[in-house]
Amino acid sequence: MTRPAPLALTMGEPAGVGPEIIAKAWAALRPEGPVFAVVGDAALMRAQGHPIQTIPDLGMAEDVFARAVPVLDHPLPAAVTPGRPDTANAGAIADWIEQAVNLAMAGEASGVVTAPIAKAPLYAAGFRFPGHTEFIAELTADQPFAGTRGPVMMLTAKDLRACLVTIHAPLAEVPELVTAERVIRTARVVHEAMRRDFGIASPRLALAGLNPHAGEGGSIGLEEITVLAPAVAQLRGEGITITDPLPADTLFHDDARATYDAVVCLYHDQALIPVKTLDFWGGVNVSLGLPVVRTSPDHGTGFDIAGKDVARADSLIAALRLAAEMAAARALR
Ligand SMILES: NC(=O)c1ccc[n+]([C@@H]2O[C@H](COP(=O)([O-])OP(=O)(O)OC[C@H]3O[C@@H](n4cnc5c(N)ncnc54)[C@H](O)[C@@H]3O)[C@@H](O)[C@H]2O)c1
Ligand SMILES: N[C@H](C(=O)O)[C@H](O)COP(=O)(O)O
Repeated sequence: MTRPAPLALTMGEPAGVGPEIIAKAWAALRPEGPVFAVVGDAALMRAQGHPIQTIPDLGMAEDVFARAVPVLDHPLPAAVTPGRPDTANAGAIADWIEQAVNLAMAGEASGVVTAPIAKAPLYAAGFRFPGHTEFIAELTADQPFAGTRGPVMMLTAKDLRACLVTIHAPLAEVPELVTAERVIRTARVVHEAMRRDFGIASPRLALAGLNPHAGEGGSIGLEEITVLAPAVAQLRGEGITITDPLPADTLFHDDARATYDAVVCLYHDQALIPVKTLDFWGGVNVSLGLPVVRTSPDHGTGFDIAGKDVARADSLIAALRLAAEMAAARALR
């Protein structure tokens, strides 16, 4: 049986916790894998005292992984001060993501895992995407993909998979953005991803309502009646198992979570608060509906603790393991 290709792990914001959690993840995964190679700045990892070895290509990753962190070296232009991002490095950070995605599209990497980036400094340097999710969707737009194309952001922790109809939208804009078309496309992507990436043959989807008490029959808002119900009818007509729009406040307790495989949420915090509350340290951010597997830790750059060697690698380890599992599920199809 051929061994899976290594994962490509981007370093993320170099002034954040990325370099140190990468070293900690490697120490934890070194015995059993999954094997990964870092796309980033080797000198920075070395300067922080992490055991690294540069490699010319991913083919060398497995041999090196047993004794050091394999690094595909793409040096930064500007010096790094932990906790203080420099917009001069924004281009390199974006290039690392592109390099990793290209390796996955070429089949040299089995998937992409991205250490956290900080959005504000990238935006200041002209980065025109809301985050990794949309950037990777753009990078893979011309890559063949059988099924409904995303991207759909999913956060997962323990038995909860929470998927987003809208992502980094101001709350005031959410009601207008939650259209039947967006709900239908999101649910199609989620349904197909549960089958393709998670091996769930007959996915059960739940749908969160927008308003308190899911609109209380129209007395606390009409979106459940005018937008969500027609979307549900269309999806059920396509054979997708999905609930009526349900009150979000009773969707996430233990017994409720047992009734579905994934929940479609309508806005960022409706999905991320329960996931990060359930297991902040083990949560994983997953991009669904793309030609490449991509996961990321559920946390950010941790500028307040970067460089202090206190950052936990749990979420990155979970992201690496989940990416390997998803890649294996895809390889079986
Ligand atoms: N996957 C990603 O790329 C990703 C995810 C979330 C946020 N972000 C970005 O990160 C930046 C900072 O975001 P934020 O401050 O909202 O969230 P954050 O997750 O960076 O920090 C929130 C709190 O959690 C702590 N924390 C974070 N990671 C930790 C770890 N591994 N170990 C121990 N403690 C940890 C931090 O010290 C901080 O107190 C923003 O620019 C945001 O957009 C990126
Ligand atoms: N909302 C995401 C989270 O909290 O994990 C985060 O902003 C990352 O988004 P991208 O993966 O699109 O960069």
